[in-house]
This record gives sequence, C-alpha cells and structure tokens, in this order.
Amino acid sequence: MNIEIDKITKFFDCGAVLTNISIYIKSGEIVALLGPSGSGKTTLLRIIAGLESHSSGYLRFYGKDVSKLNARDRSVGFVFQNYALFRHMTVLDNISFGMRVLPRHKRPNKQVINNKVMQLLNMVQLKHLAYRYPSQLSGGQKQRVALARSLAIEPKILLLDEPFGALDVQVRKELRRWLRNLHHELKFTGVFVTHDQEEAMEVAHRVVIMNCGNIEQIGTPQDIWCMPATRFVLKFLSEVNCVNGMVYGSKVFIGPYHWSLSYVPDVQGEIELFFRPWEMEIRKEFSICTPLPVKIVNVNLHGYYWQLSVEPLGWHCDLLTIILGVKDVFGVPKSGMYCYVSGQNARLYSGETIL
Ligand SMILES: Nc1ncnc2c1ncn2[C@@H]1O[C@H](COP(=O)(O)OP(=O)(O)OP(=O)(O)O)[C@@H](O)[C@H]1O
Repeated sequence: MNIEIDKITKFFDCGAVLTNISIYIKSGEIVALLGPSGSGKTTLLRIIAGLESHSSGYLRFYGKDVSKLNARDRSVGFVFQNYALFRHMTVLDNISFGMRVLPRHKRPNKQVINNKVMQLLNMVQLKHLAYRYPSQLSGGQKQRVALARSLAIEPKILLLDEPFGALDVQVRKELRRWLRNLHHELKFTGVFVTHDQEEAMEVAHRVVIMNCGNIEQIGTPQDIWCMPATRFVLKFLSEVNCVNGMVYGSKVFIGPYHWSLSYVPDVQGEIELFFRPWEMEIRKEFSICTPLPVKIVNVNLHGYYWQLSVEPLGWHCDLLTIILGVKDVFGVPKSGMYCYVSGQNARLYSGETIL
C-alpha cells in the first residue's frame, strides 16, 4: 500500500506544527521520520494513522483519499514506545485481541485465530512465553508482543512511534535487525519515528529529516550521510567542527593560511567550513594539504580511535575535535604537541547554500 502525503499542514492552538509536508512512500518501503524533539514527527505519524486530523492537504493510500476514514478503517497497525499492552491479558490474548474485537462479519473463527497467533508467536520467537503476563516480560519481549499484536490484523501499513526508545542499546540493535528481517518476510509499508539516527540509517530505505514542522531532506541513508542538503542536516547527523573563512576565486583563506580548491565556487567572500572530526587530517609537519597550525590540548583513547581536542594557532575558531584511528596517527599524540591540520575535506557553506 503506498502512502501519498500531499502538502499537509497542521495547526494546533500554538500555530503551525507541520507546514506543507509532501512525501511519497512506495508500497513495501520503510521510511524513518528523524528529527529533534518537537519537529512534528509524531504529529505526522498520528495523521497517517487517523488519530489526528490535518488542517489542509491530502492523505492518500493507494491513490484513495483517506482523510475522512477513521483509524479503525485504515488497515494500519500502530506500535508505541511504551508497548501499550493490556496488563491483565496474557501474551496470547494480547496478540489475538485485535482479531477478537473485529466486527462479527470480519472476525475469523477460533481455529483461524489460534493458528494465526501461533504463527505470530513463532515469528517473534516468543512461543515459550505465550501464557505469561506483560509484567513477567523484559522490555524487548514486550515490544515484540506489541509488534505481533499490531501485525495480527494484517495491516498494509505499520506505523511505529519510537518503538525501541525505551530499550537498552544491545536490545535495540537486536530488534532493529529483527524488524528488517520481519519486513523482508511480510513486505508491509512502514513508517517509524525516531530520534536515533543510527536506527533510522539501519532500518529505513529512506530517511526524512524534519525540523520545526518542515522537511529538511528526504533521501536514502547514504544520500543523507554523504550529501547533507542543509547545514541543519549536517549538524544534526554528527558532531561537526565549524571554521569561518573567505573564498576568493578558487582560494580558501583561513586567517593568514590558504589552500586551493579544484573549482571556483559560485559564491565568493565569507563562508563557513565544516569538518567532521574523522575527516580531518593531522600531521607533525606543515604541508599544502595540512596548512593550519594547532596545538593538541587534550587526548583521549577510546579503544580503537583517538579523540583529540586541538587549539588553533594564529587563526581563529573554537576548539576542534579530531578523531583518528589508532593506526593512522604518528606514534602517541600528547597534550602540548604542535601539529598541522587539513583543510582539504571541508564542506563549504555560504548561508544555507553548499558551495
Ligand atoms: N495535541 C496538541 N496540542 C497542541 N500542541 C501539540 C499537540 N501535540 C503536539 N503539539 C505540539 O506540536 C509540536 C510537534 O510535536 P510532535 O510530538 O509531533 O513532535 P516530535 O517531533 O514527535 O517530538 P518528540 O520527538 O519530542 O516526540 C510540538 O511543539 C508540540 O508541543
């Protein structure tokens, strides 16, 4: 089932929380809504589910306008962060609940319900816990029951709101892989909300980056990571060092230091340069590739990589963070060492425009 979100805007009393949102989600695709708190992810998910109405725009499933359909009639499964299981029901009863409360003419008979529940219990690997109550399960087990319950009604669309948010890192990682495998088997269309970019990148075919009720970028995980469309996306995805500079012709100047680009940017004059910490090079000697003098002020070993804080010498910026593999660096870096860092891999921005 494909989903067409077409110029959707949503106003609450406080004003617009979604502005002109358009996303086309292909049948069988998993899309992650990723963004900071308050960016409108959950509101958009609730609109797709039919739990919230939109103020303007269109929402179509398979080309059919579903704006007026209530949540029950949209063939949508919903999984929340807090499991929302019925505490007084066993795992088995929780999973079968959706089928048992269908209107009589749609309700499968008992045998069909039992078979379906067994199949789902197998799928979520919880057959041995069928007669337990939610309070007797771990967080990861509860979330798998919640997923099985939402899949029991065979939704064409599965919506997940921070489904693994309350779980510890290891369990989250396992469930992500498990969800991808489950999707491989069932091929539902999935939309999930997350704060966690690693989760979005690992689970989703495409990621929608949201900010203040707007879309900053839609793309595959690789697009988003390698070609962040805006400064916001770049900063949201990872720590990044920022340096002010100037561009004249094909030359970039930072204080008294400069290097040449292989092209002449359209915009000239003041620019900002962004460096991801692991994209910076550091050497003991000056070279055209590493022209910026720095002093190492802090060194931390994190297992297989070094994290260095360096202070600019004779040019201006805040402390820079540099991450280097233990094998990439000259001997053991020490506080107080003088070095030179690279300017070659920077992303250049003028305002919001990438040069
Ligand atoms: N029922 C409501 N009434 C008024 N304002 C609301 C309502 N629900 C959400 N909002 C506001 O809409 C904005 C978007 O909220 P939403 O929950 O969609 O963001 P989010 O990106 O999912 O945030 P989080 O990651 O913290 O869950 C917020 O400013 C929020 O305060």
